[in-house]
Amino acid sequence: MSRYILRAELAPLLVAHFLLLLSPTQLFTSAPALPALLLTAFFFHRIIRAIVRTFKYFFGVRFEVKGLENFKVEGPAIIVSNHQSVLDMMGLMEVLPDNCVQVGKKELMYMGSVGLIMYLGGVIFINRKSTSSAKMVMSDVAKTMVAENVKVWVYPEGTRNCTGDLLPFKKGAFHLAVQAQVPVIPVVYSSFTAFYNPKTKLFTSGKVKVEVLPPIETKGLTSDDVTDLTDRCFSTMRETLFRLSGRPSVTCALAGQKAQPALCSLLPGR
Ligand SMILES: CCCCCCCCCCCCCC(=O)SCCNC(=O)CCNC(=O)[C@H](O)C(C)(C)COP(=O)(O)OP(=O)(O)OC[C@H]1O[C@@H](n2cnc3c(N)ncnc32)[C@H](O)[C@@H]1OP(=O)(O)O
Ligand SMILES: CCCCCCCC/C=C\CCCCCCCC(=O)OC[C@@H](O)COP(=O)(O)O
Repeated sequence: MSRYILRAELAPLLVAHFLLLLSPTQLFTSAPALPALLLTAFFFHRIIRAIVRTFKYFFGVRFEVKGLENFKVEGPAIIVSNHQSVLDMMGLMEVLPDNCVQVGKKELMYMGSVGLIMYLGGVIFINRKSTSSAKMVMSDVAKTMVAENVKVWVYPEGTRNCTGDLLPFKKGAFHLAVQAQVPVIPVVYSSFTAFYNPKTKLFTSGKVKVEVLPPIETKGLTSDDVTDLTDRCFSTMRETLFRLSGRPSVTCALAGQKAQPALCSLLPGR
């Protein structure tokens, strides 16, 4: 069991946290339930995954998933996906493999009970305001994920983006993959724009197409190859995003471009 996932053994903390929110009478009457609740420590990930998977029924969101077999790589891997909104948490849990933790901004840890759930679930918190500390955390992860056979899920855009396109990718995930010499598995969610737009307060029921793409190997790559790896991954994911979202292909505009931010600014709709 990994050092990250081991945090679930602290799940009784979560239970105590909820009990402390109850009145003394409720606390007394709920005390016999404590041993049962302690069992959550052993099934923590599965319980949270199962609970979050039910949210789609309340929100009227359907997921159509393809390529789950691509997660079946031996050993650890870096999973990268597009990040549109908090609704991604439903999409995450829909496909989340076992022994997989996410990289998140450290502010999420202070979101009360949800922050505690994330902490117990093994989320790797980084300080986006300090590049050096984020890099230090990530290089520590490069060592431990291999030693403990953990997959790490990173949102390489680094922030939510609900424009129907991708933001230029930050390179942390790809440095991590090269340092750990593990494959990168891209996951793409189709655009939510048809049914969700926070600016116009649009939120109706809708369908999200999800595709887990084949792993991209990094064996033998060095830090000099990170930019190329990032660009390749970006192009593949952008092409897939457009295909899944029913937008025209971007291949002709991509031809010959190397650096993805420049590439982004050349493309229509940016
Ligand atoms: C089941 C129970 C579970 C419960 C809960 C589950 C839900 C949880 C859900 C959680 C949802 C959470 C959702 C969320 O919270 S999403 C927000 C948090 N996630 C991220 O930000 C991840 C993506 N960000 C990055 O990868 C950034 O690059 C970082 C943060 C690392 C630095 O960003 P920053 O903006 O500060 O700098 P920069 O990107 O301009 O890079 C500067 C330079 O450094 C180089 N560099 C970068 N990295 C490394 C490295 N490792 N080793 C060596 N070098 C590295 C890089 O190449 C560049 O150099 P050059 O190329 O220009 O020369
Ligand atoms: C026993 C109780 C059961 C309750 C079950 C509830 C389980 C919920 C657990 C985990 C879900 C985590 C939800 C919150 C995650 C929020 C992720 C998010 O979208 O953060 C924003 C961040 O990416 C980027 O921030 P910015 O766009 O830069 O600002």
